[in-house]
Amino acid sequence: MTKEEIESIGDAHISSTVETPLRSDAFKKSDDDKIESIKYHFSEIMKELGLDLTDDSLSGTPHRVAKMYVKELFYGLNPKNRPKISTFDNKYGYQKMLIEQNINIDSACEHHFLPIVGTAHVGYIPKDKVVGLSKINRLVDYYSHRPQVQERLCLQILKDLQQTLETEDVIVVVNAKHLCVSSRGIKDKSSFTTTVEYGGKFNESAFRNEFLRIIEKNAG
Ligand SMILES: Nc1nc2c(ncn2[C@@H]2O[C@H](COP(=O)(O)OP(=O)(O)OP(=O)(O)O)[C@@H](O)[C@H]2O)c(=O)[nH]1
Ligand SMILES: [Zn+2]
Repeated sequence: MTKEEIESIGDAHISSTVETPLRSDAFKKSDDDKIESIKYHFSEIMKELGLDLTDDSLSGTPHRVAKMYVKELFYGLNPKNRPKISTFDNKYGYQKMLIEQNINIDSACEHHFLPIVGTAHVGYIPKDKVVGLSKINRLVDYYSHRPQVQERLCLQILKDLQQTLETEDVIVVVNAKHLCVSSRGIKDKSSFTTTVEYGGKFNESAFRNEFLRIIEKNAG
C-alpha cells in the first residue's frame, strides 16, 4: 500500500465505529504547513488574552505550541506515524495469556485539550502469531497521542491488536486521570477513570478474572 493510500484511509483498518473523526482533507497539508497555520492562530489566541508577543519569552510560544501539537502531542492523528508492528510465528506454541502491564498513557482530552495521564494493561492469548513486546507499548503511545476520550482510546488499542494478532482474544484496561476533572471544573484530585474492553475468550469470566487478578496483584 502506498503512503498516500494509507493516509487516505485514516483508521479504516481497525473499524469505522472507533475511528477518530477526521476531516476528509486531514492529510492534504504537510506538517510544516500545519505548523505555520497553527502558529498564526495560536498567536491570535495569545493576543486576545492580552499577551505581548514582542516579549522575548513569549515570542517563540506560538511556534513552540504549533510544533508540539503536530509533531508531539497529536502525532498519532496521522496514520503514517502508526508504528510498524513486527509479529513472529508462534513456533513454541505458547497458548496461555501474555500481559504487558503498566504501559504509560500520555493523552489529551478532546473536550478541553488537557492531559489524560495513566496506565494501560494489555493481555492477549496468541494463536499463530506473537508480537514484539515493545510494539504493544508503541501502539498504546500512538493511539494516545490524539485528542481522545478514554472509551475510544481503549477500543482503538483493542481493535488494532485483534486485527494485527489475528485473534479476538485481547483485553485492554486503561486507568487514567483527566486533568479536565482534577484541575478545572469540579477539581476532583483523587478520582480516576477505568475503562475495560475485551473480546473472544475474555468474554468468559475465568479468563477475564485471571487477567484482572494478575494486574491487581502487581499494582501493589
Ligand atoms: N465519557 C468521557 N467523558 C469525558 C472524557 N474526558 C472528559 N470527559 C467529560 O466530557 C464532559 C464535557 O462536558 P461539558 O458539559 O460539555 O463540558 P464542561 O462544561 O467543561 O463540563 P465540566 O467538566 O463538568 O465543567 C465533561 O463531563 C468531562 O468530564 C472521556 O474520556 N470520556
Ligand atoms: Zn476534558
